Amino acid sequence: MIRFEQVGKRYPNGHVGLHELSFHVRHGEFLFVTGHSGAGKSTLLRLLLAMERPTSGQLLLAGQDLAGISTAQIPFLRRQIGVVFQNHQLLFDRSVFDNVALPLKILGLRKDEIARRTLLALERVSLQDKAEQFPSDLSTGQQQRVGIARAVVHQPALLLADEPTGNLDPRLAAEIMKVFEDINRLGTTVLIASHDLALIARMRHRLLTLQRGRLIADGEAA
Ligand SMILES: Nc1ncnc2c1ncn2[C@@H]1O[C@H](COP(=O)(O)OP(=O)(O)OP(=O)(O)O)[C@@H](O)[C@H]1O
Repeated sequence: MIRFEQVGKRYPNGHVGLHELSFHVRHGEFLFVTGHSGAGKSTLLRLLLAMERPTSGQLLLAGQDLAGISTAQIPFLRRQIGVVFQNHQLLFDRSVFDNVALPLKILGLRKDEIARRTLLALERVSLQDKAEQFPSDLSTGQQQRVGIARAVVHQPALLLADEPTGNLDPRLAAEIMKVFEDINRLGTTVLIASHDLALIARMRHRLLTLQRGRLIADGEAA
């Protein structure tokens, strides 16, 4: 589903975000990307979201060449992707239901279809009974689960997460990772950028390690 072939990213100011990065990800995989600050994790995620273009090499996502993608094609690409951020970026003046339903409203789905899919996404993160509450009524871990429900409500093939447990204590972080594993079991490919090596090691999934923009290891976390 993802193919990086010698992908390089040089920013206009000359900084190099990624050097000739090559790796493949199959449909349905669960993998982590780690590395010190500045190693290139966010650059990798931004390339997959077509927020940045590679400056060399070839990057394919579900067969689509992201170096050559036009601005008009980007919304179609994004429909295949869900994104979870460290600070979930929920709207605090809207209910949990409305937060999760938002991507479907933007897609213009019918009201009954929006309700059906939104409740399904909330069920997947075990928050179906919180639909009418507001994010401020929820714990930090529950808020992050709302962010995950919103990221998967349009049933993307790929779920990207950037430090999704950065603010959470180890117990909550482990709980959130279980939610990602549940979503992965239903067929979604999951790619998580994280610094939390202790947590990654406990989960025994594939781990890509970046160092100054280069891939220095690719294998099961030890
Ligand atoms: N917009 C930009 N303009 C110029 N250089 C950039 C830009 N974004 C990132 N870089 C450079 O690219 C390299 C990789 O940065 P990136 O943000 O991808 O690292 P990271 O691994 O996500 O770090 P962190 O964990 O701190 O978020 C760094 O040297 C950084 O300075």
